[in-house]
Amino acid sequence: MLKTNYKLVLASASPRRKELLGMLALPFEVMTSEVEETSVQANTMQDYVKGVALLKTRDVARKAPNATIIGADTIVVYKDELLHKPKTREEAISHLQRLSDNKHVVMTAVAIIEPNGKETIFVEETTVIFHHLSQELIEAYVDSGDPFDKAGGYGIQTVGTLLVKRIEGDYNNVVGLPLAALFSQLVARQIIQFAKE
Ligand SMILES: Cc1cn([C@H]2C[C@H](O)[C@@H](COP(=O)(O)OP(=O)(O)OP(=O)(O)O)O2)c(=O)[nH]c1=O
Repeated sequence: MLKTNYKLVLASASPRRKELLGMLALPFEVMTSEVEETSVQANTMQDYVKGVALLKTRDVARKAPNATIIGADTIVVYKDELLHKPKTREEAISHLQRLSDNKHVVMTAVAIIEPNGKETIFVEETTVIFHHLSQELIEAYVDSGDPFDKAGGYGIQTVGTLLVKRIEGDYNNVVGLPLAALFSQLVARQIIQFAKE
């Protein structure tokens, strides 16, 4: 249904992004970057997440010429605070206590670098509203181990879905890749085309 003229490379170690990009039914390779995400300085959350996505994607683009590279970064923003992937049990508990009975924003920046060096970058935002979470539920969820490799300390696609009352925006964006927005950018830039077969 879709075709591409250049090799596609996903610049991400995230199995969730791999699964989401796989839904386009196009062949692609996975290459990971080794950049230090904390080196990005920015005035807004949107610029920060764009900066990190670009850093990862440019790093892979240097190693993969003649390919179109897609990279992304996801952050969870509660009020003006960035809730990183929790490193400890205490940090995971504290993230979830903040998110309980409140709304927050999940931002994913996607960077596309074409073989001619042209860069496209955009940010998709989804608002997520959490149920009230009892301390008992928070601790049980944290002890399941689910929060630790995830921005904000939860996964909407796993048992963490029980924490979510509703969302406004693209679900896939929360999981780590706004597939519909990415698809329309790839079509607009003629990186992918519809094929008859
Ligand atoms: C909020 C939320 C985040 N996440 C994940 C998506 C991202 O993988 C992760 C945020 O970390 P990222 O740094 O964006 O991505 P990553 O380290 O997993 O992979 P890479 O840098 O190689 O691309 O949190 C979920 O899986 N579910 C959720 O509901």
